[in-house]
Amino acid sequence: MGQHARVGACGVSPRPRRSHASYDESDVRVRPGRGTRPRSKIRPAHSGAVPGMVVAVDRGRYTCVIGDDDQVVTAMTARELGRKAVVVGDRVGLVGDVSGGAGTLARIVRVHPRTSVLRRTADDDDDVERVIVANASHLVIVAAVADPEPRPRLIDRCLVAAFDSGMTPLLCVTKSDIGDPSELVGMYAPLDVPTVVTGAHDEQGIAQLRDALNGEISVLVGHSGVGKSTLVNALVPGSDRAIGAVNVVTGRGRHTSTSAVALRLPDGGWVIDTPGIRSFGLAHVDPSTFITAFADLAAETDECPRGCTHGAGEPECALDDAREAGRLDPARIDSFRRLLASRERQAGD
Ligand SMILES: Nc1nc2c(ncn2[C@@H]2O[C@H](COP(=O)(O)OP(=O)(O)OP(=O)(O)O)[C@@H](O)[C@H]2O)c(=O)[nH]1
Ligand SMILES: [Zn+2]
Repeated sequence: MGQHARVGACGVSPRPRRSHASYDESDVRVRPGRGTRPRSKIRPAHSGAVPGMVVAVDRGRYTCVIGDDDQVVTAMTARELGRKAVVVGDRVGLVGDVSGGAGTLARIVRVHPRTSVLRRTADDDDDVERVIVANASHLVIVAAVADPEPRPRLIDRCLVAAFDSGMTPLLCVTKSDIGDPSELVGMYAPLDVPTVVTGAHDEQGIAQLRDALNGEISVLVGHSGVGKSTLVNALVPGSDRAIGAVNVVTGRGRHTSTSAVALRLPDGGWVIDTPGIRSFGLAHVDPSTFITAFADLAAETDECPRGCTHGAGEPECALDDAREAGRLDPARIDSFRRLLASRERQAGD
């Protein structure tokens, strides 16, 4: 079984709910007909639904591509899909006018089961979780060496989200032309997370990234201004993603990308650019699984007493021994424990 088998194993959730990873025909509510007269002519149309993929979503309008030549079709969701979110990356069935002609509107009547779901909550005590992207295999966590400053705790949160969703993480450190990437790269080296360094006029870095993403469906996430759109423009010539200047005062980008967009890579696969994020809430992830995303720390926890959460208050946690022996970077333990504490506070509220 591949990594995708982990999808849906998102652990304890604060309220019962159905897996988002299981949309299929049986989810479509069909009212029982009164008498013998068929109430709906929708069913026969479904069998002729054209397969497509959602590449952009904007205010209830879904841009989909169909066929080998990526014919672009604008669609709305059919009423029988209910309030279910349809997101970028979803594989859908379309009926109605799928010609893609100006002013035409097709209908999405089916959302195929998802192989992965990238979710976040706005912050850790927000129980409204948003599905950002469906069916992606790789999560590219983009962080700049400087301008804006790297935020390791945001990187750690994205790593947790990657493991939770069964996506393969990749760290992309950008702007190596304006700073030394070695500290950030070194910090994540013990995790064995594939890492690529890019910078202005660095053809080699982009080539490495292109190789890593070739044939895959990859999502770029990161703080606003780290250079995601710049990467997309380099990976997909002619894609023309708007690039925003980083505000020199706040170091923040101008949030030039407003929603996720999927673009086809020239040699196969897709890259999905997402708007810059400031936080990556993990209210939907079981805190006991956080350690999985900290492989460097997890390797040291064999000697922990049974039931050790590895949190700051644990009396005999092996992470403390490893720190004292100099085997672990205190900043890494700190980052993990802060993440854990942010969730414990929530649970204690
Ligand atoms: N020096 C340098 N500047 C870069 C590099 N990559 C991007 N930039 C600049 O950083 C700024 C932000 O780049 P974007 O690509 O818009 O960043 P983004 O991550 O897409 O930002 P949002 O759309 O807000 O999420 C722009 O001024 C880019 O020209 C790089 O490798 N080196
Ligand atoms: Zn422990």
